Amino acid sequence: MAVGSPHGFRNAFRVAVLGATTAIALVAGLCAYALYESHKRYCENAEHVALSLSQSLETFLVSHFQSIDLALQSAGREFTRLHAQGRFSEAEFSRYLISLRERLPFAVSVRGADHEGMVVYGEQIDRARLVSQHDREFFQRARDTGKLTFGVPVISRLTGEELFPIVMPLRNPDGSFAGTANVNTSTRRMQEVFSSVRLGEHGNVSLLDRDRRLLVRYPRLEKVRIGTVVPASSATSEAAFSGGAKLAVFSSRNRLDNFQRINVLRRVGDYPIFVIVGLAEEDFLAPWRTEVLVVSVVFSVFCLLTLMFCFNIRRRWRAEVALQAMHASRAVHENLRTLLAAIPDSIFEVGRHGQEIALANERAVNILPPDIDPQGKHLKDLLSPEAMKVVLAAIDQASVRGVPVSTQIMVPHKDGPHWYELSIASKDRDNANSRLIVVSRDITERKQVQAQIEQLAFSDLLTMLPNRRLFMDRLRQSMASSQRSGCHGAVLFLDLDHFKTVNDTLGHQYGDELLVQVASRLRHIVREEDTVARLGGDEFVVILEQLSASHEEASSQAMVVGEKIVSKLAGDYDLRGRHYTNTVSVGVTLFLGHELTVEDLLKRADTSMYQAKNAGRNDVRFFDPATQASIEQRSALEAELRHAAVHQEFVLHYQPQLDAQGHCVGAEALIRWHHPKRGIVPPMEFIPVAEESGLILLIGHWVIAEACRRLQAWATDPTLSQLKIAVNVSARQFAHPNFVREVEDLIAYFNANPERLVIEVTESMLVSGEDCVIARMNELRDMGIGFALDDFGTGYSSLAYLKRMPLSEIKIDRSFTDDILTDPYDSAICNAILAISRTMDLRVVAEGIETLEQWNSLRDAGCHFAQGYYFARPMPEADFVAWLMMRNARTDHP
Ligand SMILES: Nc1nc2c(ncn2[C@@H]2O[C@H](COP(=O)(O)O[C@H]3[C@@H](O)[C@H](n4cnc5c(=O)[nH]c(N)nc54)O[C@@H]3COP(=O)(O)O)[C@@H](O)[C@H]2O)c(=O)[nH]1
Repeated sequence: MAVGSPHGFRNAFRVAVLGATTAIALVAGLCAYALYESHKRYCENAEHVALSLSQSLETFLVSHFQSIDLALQSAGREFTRLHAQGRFSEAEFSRYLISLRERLPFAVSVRGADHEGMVVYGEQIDRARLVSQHDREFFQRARDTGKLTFGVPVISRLTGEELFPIVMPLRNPDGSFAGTANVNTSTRRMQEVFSSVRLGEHGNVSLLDRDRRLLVRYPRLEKVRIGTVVPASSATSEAAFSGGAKLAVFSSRNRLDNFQRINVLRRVGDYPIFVIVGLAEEDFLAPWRTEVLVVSVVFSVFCLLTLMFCFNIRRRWRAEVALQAMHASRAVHENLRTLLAAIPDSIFEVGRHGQEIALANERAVNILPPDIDPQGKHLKDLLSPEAMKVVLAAIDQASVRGVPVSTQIMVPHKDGPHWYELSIASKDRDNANSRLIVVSRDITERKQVQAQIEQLAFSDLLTMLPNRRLFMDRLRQSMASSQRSGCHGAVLFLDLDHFKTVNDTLGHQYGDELLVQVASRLRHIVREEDTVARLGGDEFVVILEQLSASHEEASSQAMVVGEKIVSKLAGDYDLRGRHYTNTVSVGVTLFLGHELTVEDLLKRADTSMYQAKNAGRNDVRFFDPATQASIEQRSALEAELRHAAVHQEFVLHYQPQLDAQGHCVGAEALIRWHHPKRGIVPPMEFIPVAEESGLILLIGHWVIAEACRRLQAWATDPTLSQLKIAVNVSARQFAHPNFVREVEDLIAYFNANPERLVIEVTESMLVSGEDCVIARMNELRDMGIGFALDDFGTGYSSLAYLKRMPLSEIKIDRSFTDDILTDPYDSAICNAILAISRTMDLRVVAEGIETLEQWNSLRDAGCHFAQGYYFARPMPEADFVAWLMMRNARTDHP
């Protein structure tokens, strides 16, 4: 980061402050350490000086006291000797004492006293005016101890001078006390000696005796009397006084002059006298104090310079910050201006009541007419009362809650209504008169898209009709409206007939096209206010509203619409160039208010639609509870059938097919359902359900597989190997794109002979895509598989189909066989079929032969093959084989 940036400066300032603080602390530490060391040195030095001075003084004093001691000892000896020799005279002894004084430079006088203390010996003794020292403490102590005594200085009664007496007791030759000899030293002279020592201005020297009585002090303190007991200043000094130590160094503060001193106490030789040299800190630390002062000044200057340095950086940083803030503020302002200009929304300010509009960006206020300058105007003069109400409510909320509030308003424009989303925020929440910022966005397009999305959500995308969701909603509304008005409504449920076949055979795009066309027609059939919806697949519903209050009338009104729908939707459609004929089944149910739920209503309409389907399709049916029950039954059957398909509850029964000579040439495989509860269920009860539900694909596959398995099993048995098996295939199964592949795979898998397999087809298969069906038949025929046309004569029986389909045989339907003996028409039809098949070289199998007469009649007419109860009913495979064995064993078979 550049130092020139505010960040850079701020960091530099921080570093400087840190560095300065560290430097100051370091220098302070160094100074303190230096001063401490210096202080220690000065103290040690002072101690050395004091030691040395005390040493000198001790030397001096020892010498002085020894001189006096020796002089006094010799005076004592002279006194005793003179008395012993009988030569003693006061004059003689006085002269001797005077002679001693000359040997003692510091002695002021040498005198003597008799045993009563009268000073009678020494110089200048005036017998007329003798003084006594009997009351003096030093006299008494010398007398009592008999030893050399150092007295407390006293004022001389002879000279008036302060004298320090050192006293020796005098003894008679018999040893008795005879008086004292005194050497008196002038305290003044001693002070002069002490003053010669370099003690400094506030240093001192004191002389104390063993009892800590002050004997001499320099300098003299008026407040302190000579002879005062000086308190022990320290343990070391106390030890010295009590006789242990000869030397003590201690520091103490003198309570009288209040000076702190380093003291050295020494005992003067072996005498009970102590000299104390005290050097005052005031003196010996004076240079140190100067040093402290100098160091302090230097340190202060250093600190000052350092702080100035830091402040300089700080000042520069602040200046830089201010400069950059100014630049930033300018940039922000510029950005904001650009931003506001770039925002497609209108941004403006208003007062709490919508007054004094002020533009924030250069855009016109989009909610206002473009030809009006809104600056300074009031919103209420420019907006509709409804929009104003919405805006004021949002302003109030934004002001009270202090958070931006969004709202939407609609403003009429020349090109239609425009929608605006307003986001309103108070500039200063706490201020009741605060103005508000309004951001206004044109959301018309969004609204339109939203509407489209909603429409898509509620529409069926193929037909653009309302979807199931919207239908349910509309139905609820219709029921509510019916509840209010007392009028009936109706739900019509439509299902296109055979729509699945269109999808399966033509393809989904054709199916879709059909649905679109049906939807279009349907919309035109009903009134504008009625609802047409697609529920899904080919199911449509119509809600009819405002029918009669009378049930009968409403029924006939609904019936009219239902029939109109059936007739208008039925008929021809052009599906992308392909022609298709459509029919529709319609179920109708009425409703009045909320008697039934929406779901129940729909169920009823659906049920009645199935009723219409069951009645042959292309019809209208009203809801009937019996139909409902049968539909429920059917749906239960479907569920069971699904279970059966998965759990293989099916079995094939075989009905023999015989030739004119009565030989069995094959069998028709007919499915049976081994229902776990109902026993054997015939195909007519479940095949239609299987076809509608699509389960026929699964079941049909199983049938062909089972037939192939049988062919494979029979192939090795000479009795059975020549037999053909005919299987029934439903139109839906055959139309499945994989059908051919599946058959091929099954034949290959079971290694079945395809020439032994016959597929029974019906004419109805061709309805939904003749070309495709025929192409598939050809593919299968090419594999060797034969085709029988089942139920011939019951349908269209188009001869053109016969020509195009690769058939190997035709089956005459049971309905013709039944009455061949009694009904000349049926007989004629049978003859015609036989004639055609002869022409086209097709085998003919007569179905449903129940009597010998029927068979004889048909055989005589040229029919080659027969099948029917007369010969045998459909039976399980084992029974069939047994039947065949038995029949082959007989020679009298028909
Ligand atoms: N898609 C499939 N359809 C099948 C399959 N198996 C059977 N079916 C179809 O079911 C229909 C009814 O069959 P079913 O009940 O088995 O009846 C068959 C015969 O039992 C019956 N028949 C035969 N001879 C007589 C007789 O002398 N009298 C009499 N009253 N009925 C007789 O006819 C039915 C066979 O008809 P058809 O198929 O037309 O040859 C039926 O339509 C079957 O097609 C299957 O596996 N798949």
